[in-house]
Amino acid sequence: MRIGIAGITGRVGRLLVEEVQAAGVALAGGTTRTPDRAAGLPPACPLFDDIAALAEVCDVVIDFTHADTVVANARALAGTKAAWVLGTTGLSAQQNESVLKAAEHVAVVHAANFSPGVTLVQRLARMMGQALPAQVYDAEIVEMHHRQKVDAPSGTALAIGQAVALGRGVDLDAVRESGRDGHTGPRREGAIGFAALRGGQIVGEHDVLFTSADEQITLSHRAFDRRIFATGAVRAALWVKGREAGLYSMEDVLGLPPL
Ligand SMILES: NC(=O)C1=CN([C@@H]2O[C@H](COP(=O)(O)OP(=O)(O)OC[C@H]3O[C@@H](n4cnc5c(N)ncnc54)[C@H](OP(=O)(O)O)[C@@H]3O)[C@@H](O)[C@H]2O)C=CC1
Ligand SMILES: O=C(O)C1=N[C@H](C(=O)O)C[C@H](O)C1
Repeated sequence: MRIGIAGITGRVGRLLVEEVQAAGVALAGGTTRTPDRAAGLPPACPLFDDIAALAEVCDVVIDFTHADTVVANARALAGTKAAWVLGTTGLSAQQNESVLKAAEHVAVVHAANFSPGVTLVQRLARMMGQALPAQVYDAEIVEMHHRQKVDAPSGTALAIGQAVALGRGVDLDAVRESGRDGHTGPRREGAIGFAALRGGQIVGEHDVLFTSADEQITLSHRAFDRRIFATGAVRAALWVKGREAGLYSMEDVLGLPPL
């Protein structure tokens, strides 16, 4: 088993190096556009500027980079035998489409959040979306992250929103309200609201609130250490090796029964 890391110099990339080694798996190398940022990586770790070249020497590529890489990475990996564990967030509709296309050719595990806890929160959010009528319970999602984060709302917040929308049987894009400001008018019935906060070194905080006139139910998740994403992604990589082409989720990796 050989794992490669796209974005190996990044915050998550560097933790992935440690977690791949801790799992006793061969680290095949990583991609970087800036090899001078490679200080601190294992001395023998091969570096590539091209994900296709990395994929040639891997069974699985774990990719935590930037949304701008996704279309090119999807095309490159579709032409190889390596599976793709994709954690990058902030994807446009077209970038998401390219992930689906790649999954016709290779196995892809795509998750906005590789922590087991968030995977369960998503499932609970879907169940609550189904059980709590939208006419009575207002759903709002609040997230907070470190000041370096470049996309908002977080991929996790959007995935939780998707789960609520799925539970309610609605299209998230049709009911989404993000970043309210100014004379917004009253809250639209059935809206799913998002608020994104940024500051300091917060690893990742997500709350989903269902509020009626009479009660409030809140699901909360706090990531205390970014390592939780790296251990989850390595777990996904070990799980996906040798699987047939298709799009898989962290629910599949954890073996949760279908809802
Ligand atoms: N799914 C999950 O569980 C999680 C997902 N994430 C997501 O993973 C991604 C990476 O997060 P994080 O490690 O914190 O980010 P960093 O910015 O620390 O790392 C990203 C790395 O990607 C590389 N890169 C390649 N192409 C680009 C580009 N076009 N623009 C910017 N960087 C590029 C950079 O390396 P170089 O300069 O060497 O090329 C950079 O070091 C984000 O989308 C984030 O939201 C984060 C945590 C958990
Ligand atoms: O950029 C981050 O840091 C994180 N990104 C992911 C997201 O957008 O949901 C996951 C996690 O919350 C950390």
